[in-house]
Amino acid sequence: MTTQRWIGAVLPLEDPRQGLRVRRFLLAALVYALAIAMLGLYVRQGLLYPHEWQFLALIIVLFNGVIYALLRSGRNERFADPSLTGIQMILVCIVMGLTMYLIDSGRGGMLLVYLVLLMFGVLRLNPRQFTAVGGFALVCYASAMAAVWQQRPEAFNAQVELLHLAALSTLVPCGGFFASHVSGLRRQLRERQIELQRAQENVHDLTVLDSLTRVSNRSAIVNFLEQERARAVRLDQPLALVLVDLVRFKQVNRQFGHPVGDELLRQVATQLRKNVRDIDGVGRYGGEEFLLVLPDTAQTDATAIAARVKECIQRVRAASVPADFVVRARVGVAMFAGEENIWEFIEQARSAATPEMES
Ligand SMILES: Nc1nc2c(ncn2[C@@H]2O[C@H](COP(=O)(O)OP(=O)(O)OP(=O)(O)O)[C@@H](O)[C@H]2O)c(=O)[nH]1
Repeated sequence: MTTQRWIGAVLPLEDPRQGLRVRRFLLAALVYALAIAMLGLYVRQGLLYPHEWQFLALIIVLFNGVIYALLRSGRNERFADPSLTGIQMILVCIVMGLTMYLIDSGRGGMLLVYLVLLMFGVLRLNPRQFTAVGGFALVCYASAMAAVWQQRPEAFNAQVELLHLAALSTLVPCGGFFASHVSGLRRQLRERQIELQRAQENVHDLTVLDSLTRVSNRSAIVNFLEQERARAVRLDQPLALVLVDLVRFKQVNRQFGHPVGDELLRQVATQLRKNVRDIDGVGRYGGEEFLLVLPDTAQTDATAIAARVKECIQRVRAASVPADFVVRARVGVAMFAGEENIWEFIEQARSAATPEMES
């Protein structure tokens, strides 16, 4: 097996978010391994029985095995928090309580290792959740000590244990503070991501949309026509092209002013978009010239659309334009014959927009 395949077997490389969760889990598992090794030292020092060490190691392996299986199988996605941080923190508290109960002294050293594991919670939990987990850690520790005090008083040093408990209690609000800071950073990062996404969408709009009419710009509609031409050839489907040219638009501008001309162009574009399907392309090919690219459309349908479009354009109105003023358009329909390139195709549509078709 190559290194890449080994890594792929352990980490879900195909999903970066899952990969990050598993990586974080593996880091925590490493600290657990350290805890097992340290507990081995306790056995050597006679502070823990070998069978108790085996029991703790088994519990740790079991808990981590379950978490890893959940993460690796993707079942973690069914949980409210798919990173399973809260569950992992609760397991740390339980393992910590058990360990503290079983070892006879030197609990401070092991406490440090478990605190490192609890610190992982700072990365994912919000301050409230972290405080709840910290509170649970305190309860586990205090319960373990109460049990030692009752059952093996000789292994209980009240002064030291109170100091441990005090240290643990200090750490909970500190961890809560860090958790709040980290969750603030996470929120900021999310907001920046959303802003970045919006900016990317704007850039995309700027490159493909006509800024005045918000339909496709010239290069986008030409690209679309190219693609649809290729598809029509490949699938042997009909492809219709409608060219809409506003008549005497120069005069409209001169008579009512450029801003009114702009408004009329915007409204014409809106009418064009309304009259075709979502899969059809609508684009501004020139100043007052539009193209409708109609994939998989027969001639009769294309002609009907052209007639409808022409009628709708006549109904376009703008403020400060007399009510009896009618916007007129020449509309030409061309059907793709299978051989011509897109420029020839567009010319066919333009030629079809003959003066006698003027409305
Ligand atoms: N208001 C406005 N006018 C535009 C825009 N782009 C092009 N035009 C105008 O459209 C007019 C096009 O003029 P021509 O190509 O002579 O076309 P026409 O006046 O419609 O004449 P025919 O097509 O022959 O009927 C010009 O006056 C352009 O200034 C625009 O974005 N806004």
